[in-house]
Parts: sequence; structure tokens; C-alpha cells
Amino acid sequence: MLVKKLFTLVFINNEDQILLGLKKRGFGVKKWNGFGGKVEPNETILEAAARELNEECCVSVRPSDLKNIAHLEFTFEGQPTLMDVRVFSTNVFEGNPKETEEMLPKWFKNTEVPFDDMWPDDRIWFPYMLQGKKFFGKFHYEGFDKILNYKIEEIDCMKTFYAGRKST
Ligand SMILES: Nc1nc2c([nH]c(=O)n2[C@H]2C[C@H](O)[C@@H](COP(=O)(O)OP(=O)(O)OP(=O)(O)O)O2)c(=O)[nH]1
Repeated sequence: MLVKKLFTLVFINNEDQILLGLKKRGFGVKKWNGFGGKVEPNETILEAAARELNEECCVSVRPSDLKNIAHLEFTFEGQPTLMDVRVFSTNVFEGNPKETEEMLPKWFKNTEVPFDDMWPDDRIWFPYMLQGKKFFGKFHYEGFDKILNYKIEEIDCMKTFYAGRKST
């Protein structure tokens, strides 16, 4: 049986740009990504999303300004964990992104996202996000570089999506 672990992932948008951070350590090191991490037992998913964003690049958002735009699931061949990643975006934020011990933030034009230096699945779902679509994606990896199989589908309403799932 797979053990599910809950994570957040936040993207800040500013007109035709998206804020990414180069991960400096740990899981996904040297890859550009949004900002996020594990949800702690004492906080809501939205609180965790806002906290991780602030810890990783010093940008502040109100949890209520975060829009849930996607649900991603990652599994890895031979490993018992399912990573359940809740993806959020907003263009309402405060503060200039600053480098921290974990991330080096940088604005990218939506047309110049550095997919060669990102998780391989991002190339598949970023177009949905950049077109303002909501979506569900499921990716099964061998190691961290090869996607063995995946599924992606557009979602009309995230609330309805979660209501239709038993344990979330
Ligand atoms: N874009 C993208 N993000 C991913 C993928 N897989 C994956 O876990 N993520 C995200 C979800 C989380 O935001 C982040 C992993 O969280 P983390 O390990 O940095 O969590 P953390 O900050 O709590 O961990 P720690 O180092 O402080 O212990 O990476 C992926 O394939 N693509």
C-alpha cells in the first residue's frame, strides 16, 4: 500500500511572467520550480502554501488569495510513497523575491520557462497552468529522470474534484 504525503506548490504570476526558484538543496536540487513543501500537522494546506512561499523567497501572500489550480500525484517505481501535491497560484502578493538558503528566485517570461532544468513532468502540465486551466496529473517515475507513465486531465472545478474523491 502507498503512504500518501501532502505537499504544496505555489506559483506567483505577474502579467506575462512567472516566479520560479532554483532549489539549492534537498529534493529537486538544481531544478527550477515553484515554492512549496510539506504540510505540517498544525496547519491547513493553504497556510502551509503561504508559509513555504515566504520561507523560501520572502514573498508574502494571504492564504485566501491562493487559488487551487491543480492536483498532482507522483509515485516512484519500487517506493512506497505517493506525493500528493496541491498546486496554487496568485498574482496578489507582497514583497520582492529574495534568495534564501533553500531557493534562488527569478522571474521568467511565460514563454521562456526553463523546462530543460525542471522536473520532466513540468513540460507536460505547465501549458495547462499557463493557459489558466485547472487540471489533475498523475506521474509514475523510474528514478527521478524517467516518466514510465502518466495521465493528465483538465478539471472544471477543484472543489467538485475533491468532493468526488474518498479520502481527500
Ligand atoms: N514542479 C514540480 N514540483 C514537484 C515535483 N515533485 C515534487 O515533489 N514537487 C514539489 C512539491 C513540493 O513543493 C516540493 C518538494 O518539497 P520539499 O522536499 O522541498 O519539502 P520541504 O521544503 O518541506 O522539505 P525540507 O527540504 O524542508 O525537508 O517539490 C515535480 O515533479 N514537479
